[in-house]
Amino acid sequence: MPGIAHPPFPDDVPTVPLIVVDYALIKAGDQQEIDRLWKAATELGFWYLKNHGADALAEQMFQMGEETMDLPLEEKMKYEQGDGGMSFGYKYAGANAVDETGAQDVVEFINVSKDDALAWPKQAHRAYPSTVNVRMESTITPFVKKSLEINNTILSVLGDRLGLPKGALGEKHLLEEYSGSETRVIKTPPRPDIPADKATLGAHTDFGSLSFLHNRLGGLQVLPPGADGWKYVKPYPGHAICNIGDALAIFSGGILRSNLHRAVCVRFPLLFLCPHLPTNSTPPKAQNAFTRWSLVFFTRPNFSAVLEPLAEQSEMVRDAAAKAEGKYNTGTTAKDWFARRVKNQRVNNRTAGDGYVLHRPGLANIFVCTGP
Ligand SMILES: O=C(O)CCC(=O)C(=O)O
Ligand SMILES: [Fe+2]
Repeated sequence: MPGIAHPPFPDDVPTVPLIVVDYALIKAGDQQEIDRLWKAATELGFWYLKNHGADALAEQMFQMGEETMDLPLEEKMKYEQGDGGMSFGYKYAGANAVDETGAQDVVEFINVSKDDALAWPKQAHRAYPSTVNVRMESTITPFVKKSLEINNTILSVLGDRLGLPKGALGEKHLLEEYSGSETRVIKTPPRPDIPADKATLGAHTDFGSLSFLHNRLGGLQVLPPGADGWKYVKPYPGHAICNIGDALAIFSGGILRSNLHRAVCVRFPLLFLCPHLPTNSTPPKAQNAFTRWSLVFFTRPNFSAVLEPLAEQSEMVRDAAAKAEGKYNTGTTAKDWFARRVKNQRVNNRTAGDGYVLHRPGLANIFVCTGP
C-alpha cells in the first residue's frame, strides 16, 4: 500500500458530512471545540479527528498489516481467533457472517490486544504471527499508547460534559486492567464481483467505548438517524474517523450515540477500470491500489466493568437512564458482553433458524454483523 496512489473518491455517491474536531484544541480545553465534539458524539456518534499526531504510526501499522496478510494462509491460521468468543489474533476472510442469510464476509484482519502490546515481551493473552512480534516494540505498542492517549482525552472530556466526577469514565478504562481493547488492521481485496450495495463487513455498532479509525480508500458507510439510506464517509488525508461504541452509549444512559455502520466495495470512476475487470486481469500494482486497508484502535471497558448507566454519578445520566426505562441495564460485564458479541458473528456459531440476530441485551436487536 505505501507509495501506491489511491483512486479518487467518487463524487456521485451520497456522503455524510461529519463534523471535524481538532484534537489539539480538545486537548487544550477549547470550549467551542468541545461543543463540536459533544454535538457529534450525541447526534451521530461519528466525527473526523484532525491534528491527532498518529498518522506516521498509522502508516507503519498499515505496513505491519500488509506484512502479516502476505504470510501464507496456513501460517496465519495458527493464530486464528477461533469460535469461542476471543477477538485477539487473526480472522480469516469468510469467518463472520455479514447478514441474516449467513453470507460470509470477505475481509481478513489481525487484532492485537492492548494488554499484549503493553506486556510485551511478556504475553498477556496470546501469541501472534512473527510479523506482529517484530513490529511490537517499534510500531504496535507506540500506536496503542498513542491511541489510548487520544481516546482517554476524549473520554475525559465527554465524562465532564456528562456531569460525571473527574476520572469516573477513566476508572472504567484503566491501562493496567485487562480489557477487550485492541488494534486491528483490515484487508479487503478488490472484489468486482460483489455488488456495490453488498457489505464486505456487515452492518454493526462497535461494542466497546471509542473507536479511532483510519481509512485511505472509501467504503465505510453509516446509517444516520432519519436518513433515507446508507451514506459514505469520505476519507480525507490527516483525518481519522472516531465513533462511539455501545459501551459508552450504555454508560451514558443513551446520551452518547453508537451508530450503525458497515463497509462496502466502492465503485470508482471509469478512468480507474480495475474494479470492473475480473481480478486476475488486473496488473498487481494497480490492483493493490484497490485493496482496501483500514486500521482501528478500539478502546473497550475493563473486563470487570458492569455495563450499565453511571446513574449514581451524574444527574444527567440518571435522568436519561430513567427515561430509557431500564433499556441500558445489561447486567453483564464487559468481558461477557464482548465474548458473546464476538462469538455471535462467527459463521460456525450460527445454528439453523437463529436469524443471526445480534443480542444486545436491553438495546435494539439488529442483524449482525461482523464488527465489534
Ligand atoms: O473498515 C472500516 O472502515 C470500518 C471497520 C469497522 O467498522 C470495524 O472494524 O469495526
Ligand atoms: Fe466498526
